[in-house]
Parts: sequence; structure tokens; C-alpha cells
Amino acid sequence: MTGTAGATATQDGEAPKRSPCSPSYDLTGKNKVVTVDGMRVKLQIWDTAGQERFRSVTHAYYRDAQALLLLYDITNKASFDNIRAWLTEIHEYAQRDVVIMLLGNKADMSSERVIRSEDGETLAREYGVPFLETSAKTGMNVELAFLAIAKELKYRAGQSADEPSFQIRDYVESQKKRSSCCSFM
Ligand SMILES: Nc1nc2c(ncn2[C@@H]2O[C@H](COP(=O)(O)OP(=O)(O)OP(=O)(O)O)[C@@H](O)[C@H]2O)c(=O)[nH]1
Repeated sequence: MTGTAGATATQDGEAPKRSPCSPSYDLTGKNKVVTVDGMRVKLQIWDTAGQERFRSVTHAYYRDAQALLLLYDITNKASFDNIRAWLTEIHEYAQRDVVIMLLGNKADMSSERVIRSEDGETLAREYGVPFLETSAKTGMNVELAFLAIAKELKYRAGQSADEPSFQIRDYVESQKKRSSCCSFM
């Protein structure tokens, strides 16, 4: 999956928001339940699934997303170069306070890597968003990405003066596995 994936969160048990997507397009929706500090948060996840060229369709569904995962492929420079265009689009069409996360996927394919981890980190820093390298094949950092999003959305929903602040970038930095880590290679 490269491009964008969006998520909206509800506390488990609530009806998820209806997707604004036209049913005539093949946008696959999946639910994922993440337990955050004992509370089950249901994420309704939508992948653009190759429909990026239908700009009006992608606008229609990330407009209402509470979180957007921007994915590139570390073995594909064009996918990395596209990220700036996605960020421009998001600034124009997404919710002002949308949670954005940058993911460099296929971290397991180190021999074919063309985008250095530092390049992803630099881009993420420039836009002030958290960054992780992931592998959908090995699962590296995948759960962490969803957990961090769920934690941020839960924190925002229940924000109160006496609650310690949650910083998604700090959380991700403290929890992430590096692609060079022996346990995943
Ligand atoms: N080795 C490896 N292969 C992956 C990884 N993620 C996806 N793939 C493979 O890459 C190919 C493309 O994956 P997709 O999820 O269809 O990629 P996409 O860019 O979203 O393509 P569309 O859905 O058509 O937009 C598939 O063969 C996946 O199995 C990964 O982390 N590691």
C-alpha cells in the first residue's frame, strides 16, 4: 500500500461513521480495534488502493478522516517524491487538525532500498509529523503505527486539564524498531 490511508476512530460499540466514499469505487474499508489504556478504540481504515488518480474520490474520503497515514515505498523513489504532493493536498482538503503519520514501507527489503531512513526522518521533521519505517511483510512497526494513532485520537477526545499531555512524535520515537534491528531482519 502506497499513497494514503485514512482512519476515523470511535469508542468500540459505537456505530462507525459512514464512509463518504462513493460505493462505485473500490475503496476497501476495514475496521481495526486497538486497546489503549484499557479502552477499545475502533479505527475504520480506508486505503486509496490504487485509486489515487481519481482525485475527487480521494478528497471525498480523506476530508472526513481524523488521521491519515502517508505511505511510501523505500525501494521506490517516485513514491517518496509523491509525499510532498500528498501533504499539499492534505493541507488543502483534510481536517485542519488531522493526525498525520509518515510511513516508509518495505523496510524488510534493505538490498533494494533507495530512500535512506534519514531522508524519511528529514521530511517528517520538516512537516512536523511522526515517522516510522514499517514492513507489511514482517509486521515491523505496523501495530505501533495504529497504536500511536489510536492513542493520539483517544487523548484528543478526552483531553482534560489534569491529563498529562501525549506527544505522538515522542511516543513513536521512544517505541519504534529500527529496520537494522536484528529481531526483524
Ligand atoms: N517485501 C515487502 N513487500 C510488500 C510490503 N508491502 C507490500 N508489499 C508488496 O508490494 C506489492 C504491492 O502492494 P500493494 O499494497 O498492492 O501496493 P499499493 O502501492 O498500495 O498498490 P495499490 O493498492 O494498487 O495502490 C504487493 O505484492 C505486496 O505484497 C512490505 O512491507 N514488504
